Amino acid sequence: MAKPTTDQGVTTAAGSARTHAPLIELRNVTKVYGGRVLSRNATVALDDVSLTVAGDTPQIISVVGESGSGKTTLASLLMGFISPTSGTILYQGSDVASLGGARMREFRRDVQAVFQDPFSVFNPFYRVDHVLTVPIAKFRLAKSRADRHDLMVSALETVGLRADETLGRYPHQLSGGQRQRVTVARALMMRPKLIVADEPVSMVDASLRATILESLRTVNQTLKVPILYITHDLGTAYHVSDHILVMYRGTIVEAGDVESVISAPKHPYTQLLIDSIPWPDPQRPWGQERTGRGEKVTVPEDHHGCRFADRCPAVMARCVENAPPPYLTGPDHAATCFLHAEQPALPKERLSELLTVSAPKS
Ligand SMILES: Nc1ncnc2c1ncn2[C@@H]1O[C@H](COP(=O)(O)OP(=O)(O)OP(=O)(O)O)[C@@H](O)[C@H]1O
Repeated sequence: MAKPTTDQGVTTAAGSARTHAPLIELRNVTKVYGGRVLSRNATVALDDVSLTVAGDTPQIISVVGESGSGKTTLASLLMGFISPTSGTILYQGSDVASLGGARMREFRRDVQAVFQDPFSVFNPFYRVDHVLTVPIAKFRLAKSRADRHDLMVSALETVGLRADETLGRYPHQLSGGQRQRVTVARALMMRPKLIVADEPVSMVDASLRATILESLRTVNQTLKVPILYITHDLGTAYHVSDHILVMYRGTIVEAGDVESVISAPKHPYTQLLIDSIPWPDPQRPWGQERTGRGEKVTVPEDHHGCRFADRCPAVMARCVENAPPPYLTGPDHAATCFLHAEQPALPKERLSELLTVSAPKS
């Protein structure tokens, strides 16, 4: 399988070469809220992140991290809802900031969102059909009423809903899980090239989560749509995704094949995340300490090194001097941590190559 690289067919003009460009590319993107980077009220939500979603490999990539790590900011940037403070976001090679009307519509159609709150999408005064018929009309997805009906039925069936039990009802007559699956159906009607699902199951009962995740997986597998699954829940990330990105305070600290990252996490932060979960596996100790003690280091508040240094049990003097690059800890696994400095370093721009089936050459 061809791996995406940052110079693969990228062009800034909306020309024929754009079809070879990755679907979405974040290049050295920083997002600061509340002022400039150095101002007192500023929050650096995303710090120099590069990420490529090729769009031609039907995989599920999870983005995990604790609250405030920048997951939603990353998702909002990818969908063009907010602009970066610095860096560039490209859609098929064109800067999203300069997309014209027709290209912007194409972008809006290609990248679909499934939000955390399944209530927010519905107007309680309209039947459920409304959230499906509006995009059909807006994007001219059907030629006739019969076409429109068929499209809705088939989308609902793909997510495991029966049209006769869904259409014609008001939102309050559906369960939270059914409502969320209608929003997945709405996204897939658009034949998107990417679905960004931001905490899609965090507001529904645990008993319904599996059905929603299953419907996302079905969409991914039957329609070959890549999905970016944003979550703070490592357990569901492990179950649904092929690859995983772990974020900490606006940076990507670990990335790779989900099995490899969860079974053998290399970054002390990921280890902490995983060890704080009571996995149903007696072989996996809970709350263990893996890295051993670090050096006696005073971590100044304004240092420019690793953002995890002040919490890291394995902190070393060099961690507060410089920020580490990602190191390749396996063929499909990298950790942004000096504990692995004997491994080959990977430029951050190439981290996304780990999120495809084959691994990059070091
Ligand atoms: N509109 C905003 N204005 C100011 N600060 C913001 C804004 N949105 C997010 N932030 C801050 O940016 C940082 C990253 O927030 P973000 O919502 O991206 O994190 P998250 O990982 O998605 O968190 P959660 O899991 O709680 O949703 C946080 O410190 C947050 O307080």
